[in-house]
Amino acid sequence: SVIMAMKKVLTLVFVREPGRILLGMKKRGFGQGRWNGFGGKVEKGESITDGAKRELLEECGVTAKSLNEVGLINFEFVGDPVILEVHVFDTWDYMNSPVETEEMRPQWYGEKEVPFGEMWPDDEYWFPHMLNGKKFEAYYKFEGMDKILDSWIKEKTEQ
Ligand SMILES: Cc1cc(-c2ccco2)c2oc(N)nc2c1
Repeated sequence: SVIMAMKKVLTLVFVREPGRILLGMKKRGFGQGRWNGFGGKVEKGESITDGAKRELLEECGVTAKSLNEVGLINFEFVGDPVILEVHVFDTWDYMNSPVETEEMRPQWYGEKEVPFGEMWPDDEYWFPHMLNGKKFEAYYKFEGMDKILDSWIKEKTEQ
């Protein structure tokens, strides 16, 4: 019989200003020591968008009034049957300045100064699509936390 695919749904939110993007330094847990967007698991009974807004608020105190779908990324790790399905959003319409929490230290970066050397290795593949306002789907197969064995990326024309 076909083994049930195992998926874990996660979110990632990037707060935007013209020419700048907000990143957070992950202070513990999964992805610790890397700059990333804000996000995490979607709880049972919660929509993906509500989960994204909740994690953004919990991790840096910012309330998104609206979110734009930016992309959908599937991540696989060699030897791990669980596929991570990451829904990527950005927001230009939010309340409150970001504050540091136990999880994340927020910092604004110029779009041309994104610190890819201190981020997940997939980011330099798909950030240009996000920064150019193009929706995308992508897939990355990791071996450990630093090596990408396979990948693909495609732009989505609006439905
Ligand atoms: C394997 C992986 C996971 C995540 C992630 C965790 C929570 C939300 O996304 C990533 O985020 C980025 N930028 N690369 C990532 C790779």
